[in-house]
Amino acid sequence: MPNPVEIRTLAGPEELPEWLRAVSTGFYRGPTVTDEEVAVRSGGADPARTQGAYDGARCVGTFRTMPQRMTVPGGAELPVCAVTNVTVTPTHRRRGLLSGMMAHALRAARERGDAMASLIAAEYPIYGRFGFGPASWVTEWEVTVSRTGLDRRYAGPADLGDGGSVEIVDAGDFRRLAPEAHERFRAGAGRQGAIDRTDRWWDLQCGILRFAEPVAPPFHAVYRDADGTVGGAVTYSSDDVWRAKLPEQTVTVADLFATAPAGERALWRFVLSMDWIQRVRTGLRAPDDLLPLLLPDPRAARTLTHADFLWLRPLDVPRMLAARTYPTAGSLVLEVRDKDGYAGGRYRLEAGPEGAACEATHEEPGLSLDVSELGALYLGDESAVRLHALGRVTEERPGAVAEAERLFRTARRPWCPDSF
Ligand SMILES: CC(=O)SCCNC(=O)CCNC(=O)[C@H](O)C(C)(C)COP(=O)(O)OP(=O)(O)OC[C@H]1O[C@@H](n2cnc3c(N)ncnc32)[C@H](O)[C@@H]1OP(=O)(O)O
Repeated sequence: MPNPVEIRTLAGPEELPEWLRAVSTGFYRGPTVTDEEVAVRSGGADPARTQGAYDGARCVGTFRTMPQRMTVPGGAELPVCAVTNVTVTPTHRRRGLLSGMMAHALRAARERGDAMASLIAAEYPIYGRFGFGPASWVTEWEVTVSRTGLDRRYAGPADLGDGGSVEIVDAGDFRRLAPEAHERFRAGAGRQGAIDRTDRWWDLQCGILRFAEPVAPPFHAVYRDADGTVGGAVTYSSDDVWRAKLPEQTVTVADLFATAPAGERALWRFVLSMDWIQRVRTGLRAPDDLLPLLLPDPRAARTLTHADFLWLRPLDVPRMLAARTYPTAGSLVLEVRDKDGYAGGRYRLEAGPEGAACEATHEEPGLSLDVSELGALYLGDESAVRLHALGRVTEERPGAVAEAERLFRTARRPWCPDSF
């Protein structure tokens, strides 16, 4: 008979070293953590929102949440409970430890008033049972620069044609300039899925905080529009591969965002125009990123990865549905099933391009669906028609699926640029 395992919130920061050792074990990073790692990683964890599963004194399960602000279609933002550092030590798996920690976290999130919970799923089959649905997808491309058809005589940052410019800046200037541009980026109407970046996020990105010594620090550049306002930023690194005196370098983009398409085009153009660089890896982008079609030959961008990324778990349906905007006016009654009891019920949505209202109702539903399917539909990526074809939403009134399709889909696909 295995020992009983106790799931509890950490008493305080003094419990973080043992808890971080368990995270390291669960993620196969190593059986121990150094004092330096503990010092850096502890900074991200609020003990009051950190759970451990304890077999005696040994931590064998970990689960942490943090506050997150997420942009929804139309540009408003909602408070979200972001789930991270989920591990169960291999000796203690499939005994319900994740289920126990998830139940505590979702209850706390509902009580706090968070509209949804979010996570990046390590494996697809884990989180659907807890009411999460895949809400945004990502694509990573590798561009073979010589095949793009781009004019290699491009003269560099001053040659963008829109009065804008790209400037390579050091980490200190980037830390000062990029966060404010990112706040404007994520407040855009078509930025659904983008999340806020904390000071700690920027400190890690700029090497002010580090988990380990980098092989080579990354480069940072900003785009300035004709007025000099910073309207985008890129962080990238290069390897140093030569074969028989020929450069074979690959640039990897860690982050690239812009508040407007001109900046986005300029930053891609900059990254693709450097001497020596044979290939550019884009990092995980929205599947409808501008990049491939910026190239005279889009086939120069080969897809390396296409996968689900951000998963959402609705907790407060009226708040979620009223916060976003919709492409057209319309109304829909949804019957939402939630076996865990946080978000289930019947809701009437009055939707429109300028805003929406949503409240509980006793009217007959047009559509019934599981809470995880609502998570998948919410940011506009998933299709109600497709879910209906798969048998995952039920049309209770003729025409309701087509109405949901019209209302929920967005012109541009959602994108969460950050892993967490
Ligand atoms: C947001 C993030 O942090 S993502 C990172 C997730 N962590 C990892 O992938 C690290 C490696 N894996 C692990 O640490 C563990 O296996 C976990 C955390 C995924 C699962 O923890 P467990 O305590 O074993 O899960 P638990 O026992 O509560 O399982 C509940 C149900 O989910 C199922 N399940 C759990 N993990 C998986 C999986 N990886 N694939 C498929 N099903 C799974 C179980 O079979 C069980 O199903 P059942 O109720 O029908 O029997």
